Order: sequence, then C-alpha cells, then structure tokens
Amino acid sequence: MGTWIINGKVNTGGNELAEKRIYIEDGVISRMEEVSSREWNGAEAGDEVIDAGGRLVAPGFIDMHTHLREPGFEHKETIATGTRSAARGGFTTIACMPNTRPVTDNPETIKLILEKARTEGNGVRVLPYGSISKQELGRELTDFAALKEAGAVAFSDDGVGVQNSKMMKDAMRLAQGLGMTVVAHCEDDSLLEGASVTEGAFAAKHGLKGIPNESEAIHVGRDILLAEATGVHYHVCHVSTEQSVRLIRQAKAVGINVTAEVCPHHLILSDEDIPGMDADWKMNPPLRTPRDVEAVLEGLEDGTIDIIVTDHAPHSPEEKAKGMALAPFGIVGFETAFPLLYTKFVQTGRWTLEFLLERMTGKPAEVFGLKQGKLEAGADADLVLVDLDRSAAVDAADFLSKSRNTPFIGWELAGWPVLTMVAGKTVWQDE
Ligand SMILES: NC(=O)N[C@@H](CC(=O)O)C(=O)O
Ligand SMILES: [Zn+2]
Repeated sequence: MGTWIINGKVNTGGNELAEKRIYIEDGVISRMEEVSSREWNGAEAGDEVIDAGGRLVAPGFIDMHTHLREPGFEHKETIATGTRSAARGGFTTIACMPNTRPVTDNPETIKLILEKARTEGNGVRVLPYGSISKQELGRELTDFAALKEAGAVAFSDDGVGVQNSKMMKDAMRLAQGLGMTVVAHCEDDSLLEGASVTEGAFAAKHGLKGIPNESEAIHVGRDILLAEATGVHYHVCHVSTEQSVRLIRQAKAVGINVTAEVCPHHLILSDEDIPGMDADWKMNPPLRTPRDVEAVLEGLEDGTIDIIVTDHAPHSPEEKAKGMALAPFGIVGFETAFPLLYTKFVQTGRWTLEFLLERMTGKPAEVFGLKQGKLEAGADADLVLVDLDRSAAVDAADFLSKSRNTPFIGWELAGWPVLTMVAGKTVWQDE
C-alpha cells in the first residue's frame, strides 16, 4: 500500500515541465514514471491517489536559516506555529537558529527542540543549530562535541557577530575537527552606532545614522582568512552587501571552503523602497542600496552565493509597534518566499524555474550534507505541489505564523504551494 501522485508536472531543466506519475512507499519515492497515455489504472487496492491537477511537483524546500523562538519567546512563534507556517510555504526541512532562551548552548536545549519538533512539529524536519558561544555572549565557547552529539546541525551565534577573532578561529578549529560547519552572522558591533537602517538614501532623507556595509563585510573578510587558516567549512549568513559578495567570490576563486546564503528580501527590496518609519521594513542585515541588491543578485546567479534562506524572524505586533528605532530586527518569511521569488524572477524571465528550485532544494542539501532535496526514485518523499498560475495578494492576517511582520502585505504573487508532504505524509494542504 502506497501513495500515487498523478497529473503532476516535474521540472526537467530550464522551464521545462513533464508529466510524471510518482509512487511513494514507506516514505520513499519508489517510482517516477513517464506518462505515455491517459489510460491508467495502476493503483492497487489500499493505495492512496493524490491528483495534482496539473500542478508543479517539486522537492520540498529546505530553509537553513529560521527562527522558531521556542523555548523562551513563545509569544512570537512556537515550534508548532513555526513549522505549520513553514509547511504552508512548501518547506519540508528547516534549520532553527540558536537565539532562543535558553540559547542552544547546551545539549538539553537541543534535545528539547528536537523532541518538541517530533511531537508538535507538524511532520516538518527541524535541524537545530548549536551556538558558538555560551549565551551567544562571545566570551566562552560551548562544548561543540556535546552539541553535535545532541543533534546540532552546525554552529552559529546568529543574531550577533562573533566579535573576537581568536574566539572565531578557535571555533573554526574545533568545528573542523568534528567535521562541522561554522555559520556566521557577520557584523562588527563597533561600526553599528545603534543604527536601524542602512547607510543610504533612506537614512539621509530621515536624518538617521546608517549601518555601513563594512560592518558586515569586515567579518566576512576576517572569517574567510580564518577559514583558510583552519580549513573549516565556513558559511556566511544573509549576505547583503556588494563588498561581501566580492570577498566571497575571491575566496571561492582561490579554493577556500566558503559557502553563502541570501534572503528573498535582500534580492527584491532596497532601502529606497522603505515607505516610511515602519518597523516591518526593519531587519538585520538591513535593506541595502539598489547597487547592493544588484550585486547579491549577480552573486547568486554566478554561484558566489549558493543558497536562498528566509531568515524567518517573527516578532509580535507590540514589539514592532515600538517603531523603526526601537523595534527588534526581523521579518517573517516562510509563507511568501517561493511566491515572491517565482513572481519576481521566474515569471519575469530573469531566472529559470530550475535555477530557483535548485537554490531552495538541491543546493542547500549539498552545502549542508543532507540527503533530502531531490525528487527521484530512492529519495525521501519530501515534496511540494505548487500552483504556478494561481495569483493572490499577500494577506498577513491569514498567516499561519504567530507573527505578521512583513513588508510584502498586499503584493500580488503567483506560485502558491498547495500541498506539502514529508516522508510520504501530507503535512499541510490548502483547503
Ligand atoms: N534577521 C533579523 O533581523 N533578526 C533575527 C536575527 C538574525 O538573523 O540576525 C532575529 O532573531 O530576530
Ligand atoms: Zn543573523
């Protein structure tokens, strides 16, 4: 007894789609058949049949940078609401960052997250990061071996940069010894001066201090040198500046083991799009200048930047109501990521569907050594059905996330996920 997905279209390169019948047994794709005739009575007694209705069937999306907020900040999001929101966005594997309370600087908190994900995680695969330093204070390293043993996917102090170069080098040496990746939020605190938006036209217009590009790129440059010295796999979080792209491109050219990610908002919005002092446009790194937006796009397109992540960062309406200066940084991302990128870059012809899917499935799996991210016989049946034609406006009131902090309210988008499956089980379905 298994599950058939019929009338589904699979991307076979470029923008090509081909109808394939998929058979799933024991959570694994056991067959993918070409459809040569309409006649089909392949289902046997007890088989479930899902009619994809001509929609795209793609590997489930993988998001290596998310914030689920539990434990500690359950008023923003929980593992239950975050995974539900992820499933609706078509994500089947998500990695959650360590800036919870307590921080994931100890094996117990890693195990708690894994256990909650198992019981309340809506079937979505959740991969917790272990923190680099205790309480993410940058003073003392965590016990990397113990965190790995508890199930940490990689190490990161996301939310803050590791200010001390020696500490970062030690972290890299230890991670390298364990065959683990160091994932860095790149930010030099000494250059921030409490600013909340980028240095650029918006800051100038409103008489605000700006966050300079160097605050990110200085860490990228430093860490590339440390990665070269230690040989660790070093991954750069949410790349937002032209300078960071340039440094990563040069590092890759000389064979340093560096990979990088970018978020939809940094590919789509610049500081010039910020309508006013509205904290739903405040995130870290901030929206940069149009020149940076073009640079990160080119970086993704030429392979300098490897993958796309959402940096789903929920905050409550009350917190965001504190205004641009005082509200916390961050926007939600799961439920709009694919439609945004599909509408902005595939429908306009800048990217192929293959390119977009690869950056959200196969590449993240490759960069982090996951076995998911493929749609083929023998692979885990983690997949998403997407209605590429249906167009709808973003309605934050309707989000499954606990939070609504997004700058994309009202955007008319196509490419909405309609069904998400993990290991052969439907974990979310549009009614
Ligand atoms: N990206 C953000 O703006 N905020 C993140 C932290 C982070 O990813 O740096 C958060 O935890 O709210
Ligand atoms: Zn970050």
